[in-house]
Amino acid sequence: MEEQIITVKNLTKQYQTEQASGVKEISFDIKRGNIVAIIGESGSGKSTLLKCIYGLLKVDSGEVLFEGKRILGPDEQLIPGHKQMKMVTQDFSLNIYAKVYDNIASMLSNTNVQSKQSKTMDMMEHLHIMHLKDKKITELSGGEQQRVAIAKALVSDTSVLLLDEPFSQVDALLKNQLRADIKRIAADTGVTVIMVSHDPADGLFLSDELLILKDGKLLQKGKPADIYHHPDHIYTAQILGNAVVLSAEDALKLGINATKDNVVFYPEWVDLKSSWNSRRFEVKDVYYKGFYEELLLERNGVKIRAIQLNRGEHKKNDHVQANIDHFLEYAI
Ligand SMILES: Nc1ncnc2c1ncn2[C@@H]1O[C@H](COP(=O)(O)OP(=O)(O)OP(=O)(O)O)[C@@H](O)[C@H]1O
Repeated sequence: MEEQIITVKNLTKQYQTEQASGVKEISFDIKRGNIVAIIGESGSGKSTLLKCIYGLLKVDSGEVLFEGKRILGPDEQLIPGHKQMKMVTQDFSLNIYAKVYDNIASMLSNTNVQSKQSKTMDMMEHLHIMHLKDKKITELSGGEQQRVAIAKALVSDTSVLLLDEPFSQVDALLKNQLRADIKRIAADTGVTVIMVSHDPADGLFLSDELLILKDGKLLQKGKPADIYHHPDHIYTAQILGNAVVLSAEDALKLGINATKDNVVFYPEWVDLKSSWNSRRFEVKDVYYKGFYEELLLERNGVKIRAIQLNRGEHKKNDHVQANIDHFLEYAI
């Protein structure tokens, strides 16, 4: 079987608005069985891209291929969308008056009742929702509804699962569980998952490949760890790791001799030591982050952030030595 399941070629979809919006000249491939996360801030074009992949939007130029065949737009077929793909949106699109079992089974034809029943039960087993079988959708929590929506999307031989902001409705604890579920389901079923999120943690945790979108353009695509450690753009470092960005002038005030316009580093790259020498920073503030603290440090009027794993080791108004031996440089 071909390795690439989806190919996006020079895709442009602009809306008729005063400001440029939508997506512009985007190209990439998606490998069969991969989990791909499209990350970007609000308005960066994530949903537009997902809808174009599914065939819900008429593209201006370029094309999207599914197994080498062009995906038809909404003007080219009676029911928009693609038979082998399913999209789970934030509202889940469930029949709220029907039972969980019936919601999922409704995706299968009645020609073979026994197969319909066993496929539905298998999928419920997979998603750990068997105990909810006879409950109505209105009786379920947001996270439970989400599982039912995913089961419904996957039950009918789906090759590609499209998820639009899949974790927006759930609390932090459930979010971790659902992320792990999606990873397990993808591994078990071999389904290709394309998800859109504004939370970079979703992509870093879940995906085989990460796509960073900004103002409708694809900035970078690659494995999460590669992108995190070698971001092509300052924006990528900022969105993925809340990176510190300094002008070369400010960097020099900290003793960093930069050859380009900007110096960028992640707070965890800053090495802290108790200080008595002249390269010392003052701790201006300490932010509690659970198992670690983030310190706001200042030296010669320049502020940076650093991670402190030993909580309480350096306190507000303390002086510390902060070594920034590893950093990235970018021209404007
Ligand atoms: N139907 C539409 N008509 C006009 N402009 C639109 C339409 N849909 C989206 N846009 C604009 O296109 C840009 C990209 O929107 P899109 O919904 O794809 O972004 P997004 O990254 O998914 O954002 P969010 O995270 O807020 O959902 C935005 O500026 C948005 O206002």
